[in-house]
Amino acid sequence: MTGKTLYDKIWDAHVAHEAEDGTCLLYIDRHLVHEVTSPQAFEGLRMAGRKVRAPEKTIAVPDHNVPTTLDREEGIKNEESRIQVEALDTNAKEFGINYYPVDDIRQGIVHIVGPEQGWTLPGMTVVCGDSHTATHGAFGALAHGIGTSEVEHVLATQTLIQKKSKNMKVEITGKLSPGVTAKDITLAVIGKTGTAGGTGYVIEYCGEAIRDLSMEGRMTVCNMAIEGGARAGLIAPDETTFEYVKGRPHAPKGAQWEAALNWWKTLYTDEDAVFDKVVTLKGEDIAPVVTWGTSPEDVLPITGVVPSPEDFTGGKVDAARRSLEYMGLKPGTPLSEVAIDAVFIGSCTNGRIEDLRAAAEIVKGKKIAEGVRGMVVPGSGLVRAQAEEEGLAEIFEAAGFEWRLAGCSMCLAMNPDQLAPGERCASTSNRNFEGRQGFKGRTHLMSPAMAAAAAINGKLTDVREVM
Ligand SMILES: CC(C)[C@H](C(=O)O)[C@@H](O)C(=O)O
Ligand code: SF4
Repeated sequence: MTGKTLYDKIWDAHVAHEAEDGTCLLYIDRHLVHEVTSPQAFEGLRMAGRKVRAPEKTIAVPDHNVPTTLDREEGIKNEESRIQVEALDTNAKEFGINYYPVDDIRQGIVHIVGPEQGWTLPGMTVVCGDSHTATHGAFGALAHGIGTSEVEHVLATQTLIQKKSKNMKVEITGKLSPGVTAKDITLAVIGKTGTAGGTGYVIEYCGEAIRDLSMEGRMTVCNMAIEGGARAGLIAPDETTFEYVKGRPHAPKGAQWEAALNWWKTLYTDEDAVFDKVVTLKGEDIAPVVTWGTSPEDVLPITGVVPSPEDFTGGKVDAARRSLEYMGLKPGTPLSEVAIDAVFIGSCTNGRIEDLRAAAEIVKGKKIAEGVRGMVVPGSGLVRAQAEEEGLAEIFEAAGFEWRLAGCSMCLAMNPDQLAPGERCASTSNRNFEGRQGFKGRTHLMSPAMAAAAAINGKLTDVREVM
C-alpha cells in the first residue's frame, strides 16, 4: 500500500459515510459565516423549524459590506448591503452562534478572524460560504468555500456532501531573494499553472521556501489556491504553526493541547505517497511580480514589459487583447512606467500584521506621490490595534495614507471603498477582474511591499529599488 498525502489523511479522518459512487458525507469542524452568503441559509433553517446543529463550531462576522470609515452604520453602501449586515446580526443572536459584531475589536475579515481567534486548527475541516476559505489551509486544515445551499446544509447537520479531489503538489525549492514575498510565490505559481491549473485538485504547498514562511505568509499563499482553480490549498503543520496557534482564545489548552499536538504531528504527506500532479518552482527564480491584465494568471516580473496579444496562443490571444484594452495598457511599455491613481493595502490575502509591517518598512519617512490616493485597511480590529501599538499607523498617516477600520474594503466593490471609473490601483488583494474594485476600475495585484513602493513613486515600482 502506498502512503497517504496530508489531504488523504485529513479526508479519511472526516468521512462519516461513503456512498457507492464515492460521494462522501464529511464531518465539518468549523463553519465560518459572513453576511453575504448566509441570509438565505438561515432563512431556510427558520422556515423548516431547524436549529444550528453545532452553534459552538459556527462563527459569524460581518466583513464585505461594512464601511471602513467611522460611520460604520450610516455609511453602508446600499439597502441590500444593510439588509445583509442586519440579517447576520439577527441570525447570529437568534441561532446562538459565535459572533463578532461590527463594534467588537475582534471583528474583521472572516479569514483573518478565524485563525486569529484560534478557531482554525491543524487537521480540521473548515468551510465558509466564501471562496477564499482556502486561506485556512495554511494550518494544515482542509478548508474551502461552499455555496449558500451548502451553508444551510452545514448549519443544519454539521456535515457536507463532497467528492474527493485529486492530489497536487506545488513545491517551491530553495530560498527567496530579497524583496520577494509569499504574495510573489502565489502569483508566480498561478502565472505558471494558469487559473485552471488546479481544477479538480487540492494543492499541497511544500519545499524549503514554503517552510521558511511565517503563518501570515503561508495564509497568503493558500488564500490564492482558489485563483489557481484548486479546491483548496494546504501546508503541513510544523513548529511555526504550533507556535502561532498556542495560547489563542479557542485553541486547546493543557492536556487537550498535548493530545492535539500529538495528532497534529502526524499530519504530513508520507514519503511514498503519490501525487496526481506536481509543479515545481525554484525560490531563486521568483521575482517581485505584478499582474498586467484582468485575470490573476496575467503575472509578470516587475522588470518586464506589457505583453502583446501576439505573445499568446489560442483563446488567450483575444483574452489578452481585451484585458489590455480594459486596462488601458500599450504593449511594450515597461511595467515600471505604468502610473497609478490609488493604492490599496489590505484584504484576506494581505491584511495581516506582517503585511502592514512590510508596507510600513518601505513607506517610513516618505510621502505618497502627489495625486495618488492610498488606503491601509487592517484585516481585523486586533491587527489594527497591534499596528497602532507598533507605530505603523503613524507611519502610514504621516505618509498620507488613510488608516481605516477592518473589513474587505476595496478588495471588492460591495462597500463604499471603490475606484472611480478608469482609476488604476496597486492592490494587495487577490482578484483583478473587470470592475472588481469599482466600475471600470483597473487593478494590478502585488505584494504589500510592492504596493507601498508604488504609492511612493506614483507608478508600478520594483520594490528592490526603494529597499
Ligand atoms: C462575496 C463572496 C461570496 C466572495 C467569494 O466567495 O469569494 C468574495 O469574498 C470575493 O472575494 O469575491
Ligand atoms: S477580503 Fe476580498 S477576497 Fe477576502 S473575503 Fe473579503 S472580498 Fe473576498
